[in-house]
Amino acid sequence: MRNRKKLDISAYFVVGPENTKGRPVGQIITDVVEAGFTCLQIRSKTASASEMIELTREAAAILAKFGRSDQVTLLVDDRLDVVLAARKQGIKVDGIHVGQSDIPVEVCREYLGEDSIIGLSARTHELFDYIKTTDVGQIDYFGAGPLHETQTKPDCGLGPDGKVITRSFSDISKLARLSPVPVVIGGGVTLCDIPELARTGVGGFFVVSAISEADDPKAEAVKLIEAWKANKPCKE
Ligand SMILES: Cc1ncc(COP(=O)(O)OP(=O)(O)O)c(N)n1
Ligand SMILES: Cc1nc(C(=O)O)sc1CCOP(=O)(O)O
Ligand SMILES: [Mg+2]
Repeated sequence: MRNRKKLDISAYFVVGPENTKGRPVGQIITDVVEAGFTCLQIRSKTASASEMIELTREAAAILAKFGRSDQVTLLVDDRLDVVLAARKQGIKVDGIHVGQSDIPVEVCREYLGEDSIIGLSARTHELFDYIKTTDVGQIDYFGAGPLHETQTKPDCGLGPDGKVITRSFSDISKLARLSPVPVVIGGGVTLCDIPELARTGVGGFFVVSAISEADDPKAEAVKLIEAWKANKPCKE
């Protein structure tokens, strides 16, 4: 399994069948792998466990075909059962991403083992408290957001008054500075956000729709990576 020290969350693609406008998930995963994305997460709120296992199998096979299994981290969102079942079937899946109301990270760690990757998410302001009060030794990275309101996850950042609270670049910089583990930022992220996000010092960005809904997902994936590396203003 993955050496936890090798984790690269700089360009992180999250996807499920509900995000691709009816196009095959495998084709879009192929596009992002060819473009050079470093992390993949299979996330679906509609797929069954067996569909999730098949998607994970397909993603792992694509990574193997391109010789990227040891460089690109493959994770599953929420579903510890899916990760365990996939591994039992010999699929190389590196770990899991969970949120505050999902299976606790300690349980994930116990079942997945020391070398697995475990990501944890929370709203950015909650992470400030979390960092102060919790032993983050079980976690490999934090996923935080949303940078912008997003239709992909309309409930994210929802405050008690029903309004979405988004995160400023200055909050994100502070989080990057204080967090003992790398931070990846998502939620409505598009090409134009990348240069400023790169300047905050976070470990990377995560996207769904910027790629999964693009007319040309591969071209979009390439542009996102180039922008992250170049730190230049965007030209859309
Ligand atoms: C990299 C990354 N960051 C945050 C999330 C959101 O996780 P969660 O809050 O558990 O919400 P769902 O994705 O489960 O709806 C994520 N999936 N990935
Ligand atoms: C899965 C997820 N988590 C978020 C968070 O802020 O925790 S935002 C998000 C969805 C991101 O999709 P898109 O790139 O299409 O906006
Ligand atoms: Mg979750």
